[in-house]
Amino acid sequence: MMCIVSVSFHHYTLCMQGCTIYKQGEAVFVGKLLKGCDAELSEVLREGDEVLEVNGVPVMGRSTDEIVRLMSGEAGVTLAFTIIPIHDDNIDLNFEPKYVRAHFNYSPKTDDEIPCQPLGLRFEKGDILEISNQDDPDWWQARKVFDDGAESLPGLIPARHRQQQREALTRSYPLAKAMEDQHRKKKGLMSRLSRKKKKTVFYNQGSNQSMLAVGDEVVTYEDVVRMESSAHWRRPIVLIGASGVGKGTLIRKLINSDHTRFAAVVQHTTRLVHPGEVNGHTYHFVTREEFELDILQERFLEHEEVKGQLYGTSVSAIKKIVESGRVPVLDLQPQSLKRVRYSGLMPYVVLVASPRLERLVVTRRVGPERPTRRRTSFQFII
Ligand SMILES: Nc1ncnc2c1ncn2[C@@H]1O[C@H](COP(=O)(O)OP(=O)(O)OP(=O)(O)O)[C@@H](O)[C@H]1O
Repeated sequence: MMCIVSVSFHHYTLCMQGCTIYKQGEAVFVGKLLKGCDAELSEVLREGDEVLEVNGVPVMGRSTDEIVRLMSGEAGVTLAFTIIPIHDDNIDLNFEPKYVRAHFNYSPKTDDEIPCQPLGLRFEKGDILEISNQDDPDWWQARKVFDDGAESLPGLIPARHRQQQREALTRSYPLAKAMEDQHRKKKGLMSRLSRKKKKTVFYNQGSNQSMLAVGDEVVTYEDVVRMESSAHWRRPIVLIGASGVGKGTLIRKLINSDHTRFAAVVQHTTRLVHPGEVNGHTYHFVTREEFELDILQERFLEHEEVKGQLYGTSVSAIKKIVESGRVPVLDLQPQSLKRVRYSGLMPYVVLVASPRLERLVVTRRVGPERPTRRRTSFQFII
């Protein structure tokens, strides 16, 4: 089916009003459409549509430059495209944008590999990017979003795996160069020993492995969640620090200072209820099956088994306190910080550092419950 569509263009900062074209032989097709640009907002052009005419002028057989000129004009101009729409039943209309924090600086101007430089999005380390399209394995579409709700025009950025490969290559360059130098030296020696050289193809597994290892560790984009700002949201306070440094003591003091403002997080456990204990107050008492199901569904920030019974701190228990308008205060193991970072809870994390050994010995030694502590037993806290 052939059809004529009209598109009004307003922005002229991106090449071809936010879309690229590509040619297959003589035929011309719509390439990338950047989310939010006029070409995309018009909802009449789609990636892969074949373009036959622009404003009645046939484009088949014309050079890309000529077609770009045909598609340029003054702001507010309406262009008529004659197209053969692409058949694509797999378009995901429910695509939810994803958010990442960039861990590197990127400038399309210095990137020779980007398919269309003016369409590139410049960003800096720390910027938050909203990813609107990941169909292309090498180039994502994204826009910068700012704290005040403002956003940049969309553009192309290197996909995660592509950037990881680049950085892995850069980082392992000294290693790769050393190996190449070694190889050259060997080759020189061989050529001196024998004039009849054999052509050799090198598959250097060692350097490949090292590059992959580096690539796996390279953080390029960190997934982040968008939090709707709310005056009622209470950010939890998470204390971390060595065992015995005083986290529990600080938490108790803080909560006792104002029960209407701070609250302890009630843990889940599989142990039996002791006399006088109230479910949901001392602990959330659950069966082992329920606890294990919660582990599988990743509902715990952390959990452990003590004397055959399970204990865990759940995200829902923390959210319950937040919803009551109070600030949850809890301590976590350092290895749980990654999980809490991606939980959407946005906690303040406080490291409780140990005082000097002399001070620990004096302050922690006396008291009825610890009369015999040795100096060496404090060493591990520091
Ligand atoms: N500032 C302090 N001065 C003197 N004693 C303290 C101080 N802070 C904590 N303590 C004592 O040190 C001991 C350990 O404190 P606490 O249980 O709060 O540590 P913790 O970091 O929560 O340990 P864990 O992670 O093992 O539960 C307790 O006996 C507590 O009374």
